Parts: sequence; C-alpha cells; structure tokens
Amino acid sequence: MTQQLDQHTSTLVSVRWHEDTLELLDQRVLPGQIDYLKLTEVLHVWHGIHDLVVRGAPAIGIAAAYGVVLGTLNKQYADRNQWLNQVITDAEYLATARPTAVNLFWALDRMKLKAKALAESTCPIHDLSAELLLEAKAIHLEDEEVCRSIGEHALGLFHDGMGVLTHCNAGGLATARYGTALAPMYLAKERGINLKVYADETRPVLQGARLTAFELQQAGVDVTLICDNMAAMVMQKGLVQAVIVGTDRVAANGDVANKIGTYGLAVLAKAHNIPFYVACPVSTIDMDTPNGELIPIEERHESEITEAFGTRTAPSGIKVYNPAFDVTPNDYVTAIITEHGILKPPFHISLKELTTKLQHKP
Ligand SMILES: CSC[C@@H](O)[C@@H](O)C(=O)COP(=O)(O)O
Repeated sequence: MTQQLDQHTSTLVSVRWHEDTLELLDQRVLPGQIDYLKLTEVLHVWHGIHDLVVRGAPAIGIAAAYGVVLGTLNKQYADRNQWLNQVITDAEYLATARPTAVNLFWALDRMKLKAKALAESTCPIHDLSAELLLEAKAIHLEDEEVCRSIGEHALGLFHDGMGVLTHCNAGGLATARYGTALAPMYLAKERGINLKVYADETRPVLQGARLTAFELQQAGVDVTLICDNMAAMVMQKGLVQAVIVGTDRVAANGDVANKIGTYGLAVLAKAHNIPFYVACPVSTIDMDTPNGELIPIEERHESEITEAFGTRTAPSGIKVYNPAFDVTPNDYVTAIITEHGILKPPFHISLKELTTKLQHKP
C-alpha cells in the first residue's frame, strides 16, 4: 500500500481513515516493512491495539475512536437507541484492549458522550454514524495541534547543541503528528536548533530502536541509538543535559506511568543532576487516580522477553515477569509539559489548578 508521509515531520502517519475503513500502520514490522492494515471491524481494531499494530497513548485513543464508528457501519437499526447501544457495547469492548494508557478511555468516553447527544438530537438516524465520525476526526485533528503546542512549550527548555535522552517512542508514530516527547525535536529541526538525541532501544519490543530512531532519522534529526543499559554511562560522560519521555497516565499526584525502564532513567537522571521531563496532552492526566500505585500496569506475553523476533533467546520453561510500564514517583519529575504550558512541582497542586481551570473554560 502507498506510504503516507506526514507533510510537516516527514514521518509515516500511524492512523488514517479512508472510505469507511480504518488504516493502521503496522508498527510491529517497522522499520523493515511499511504496511498499512485495513480494518473494517471492531474486533480487528481491538486486536490492532492489543497486539501493538498501533501503540502510544494518543494513537491508541484515536484508533479506538474510529473503531467505535466502524462498529456502527453497515447495520440496520430499528431505532436510535439500538444505534446508541451498539456504540456503547463496542466502546466498552475496545476499552479492554489495553489497561494503562488513559487516553484510550478518555477517547472512548468522549465518543460515548457524543453518541448520546446525537441519539437525543434531531439528527436523522441514517446520518448518526457520519456525525459520530466527525467526532473521531476531531479527536484525531486536535491531537496534532495539541502535540505541536507541547513541542512549543518543551522547546523552551532546550538549547542549540544540547544532548537529550528519550525512551520508548513518544513521537509522530505514537500520536497524530509530532509526538509529545519528540515534538520539541521536530520543532527544533524546523528552526535550525540542533539537538543531539539519544534514543534508548527500549526492551523488550524495541520501540526506541524500531520507531524513535527510525522516525527521527527520517526527519533528519541527529539521533544516536543506545541500549537501555548504556543510559547511565551516557549521563556520566555528560552527553545529555536532559531526559524527556512521554507517558500513558499521570496520576493526580504527578506520579507517571510510562514504558518499562522509564523509572530507572528518572533515578539515573536525579543521580546525575539532569532534569527529567514528561511531555503529555491533558487527556493523559487522570485526576480520578490519586497516585501511581493505583495505575493498572499491563503485563504482556512472556514471548516478548524469551524470543527476539522469532528466535528463542531464553531457556524454555523459564519464569518470566513482563510488565509493559512502570511508575516514576513524582519527586523524580522536574516538570510535566502539556499543551497548556509547563507544570512544576508540587504536582498535586499544579495538576489540580490546570484541570480545574480547563473544566471551567466556556
Ligand atoms: C506519546 S506516547 C506516550 C506513551 O504511550 C509511550 O511513551 C509509551 O510508553 C508507549 O508504550 P507502547 O507499549 O508502545 O504503547
């Protein structure tokens, strides 16, 4: 299938909607293969999210929003309630695809809310799904703007020639465009500011090597790939002056869940007096979860650790522990960068102030 390059960042588009079909870039086979899967059923979208065809908190939410629309298509409805029930059933099902990224639930809640409003409106029954699609498209489009804005705020923390370490992939592939943690790198590139990015390869499924190194290299950003266990030495040698990562969920006290290995990096950053930044949209902040201990952490299949892309690398029968995320306590976080600006500790106050302000916005 034809590649679709993001005009602004020269990276591949991870999610697109075309003629009643959801097309997902298969991130499992990057960078070797560029393949879009065409999905027309909710079940396929669930698997796309669960199996990491699409991954990264905002991209998961976008894909799920389109998934809800897919579920309503090509069916006959006796009445609007039946249409609404279909939306609710599919949204609840898609919410079981992965547990940690709160953006999934945020996007599905938004789709359910819109569907309820539509079902209660005067919109003709045969137009309901088309109207609901507009909401999924809005979530998609807004994410682009949000990421660019995160990039603008984050860029102020960096200067020409600076070394920046990142983990996992919080780039264009994980969002609609730009990414969160990688957004300032794209904006720096646009403005002729040279950042030297170090990308952790990110065991076990190598989002750093396969995705971050790939998308930054494609965009012409100066990026160097390292193994996860090299981060300490990179810091010790003074090669990086900041760490920036994305997140799947920020608890109300500022504890941050992100790809496994993030917590270790935060501890290392503190030991080396290096700022540790977290970049995310407000939709990743979960004020209903008081602290990081209460964030559900996904555990994934043992084969991600015992096999390296089809080749067995551990003895059969070995016990395996494979949490996909860890929680960085808030006192390791220097700042949280959102589309609305930079939040500083104490996070239980700055997060509350921001989210309250946004609730009261007309
Ligand atoms: C902007 S993406 C932020 C996070 O979702 C990202 O850092 C991450 O941990 C992704 O994990 P993944 O398991 O690849 O979905």
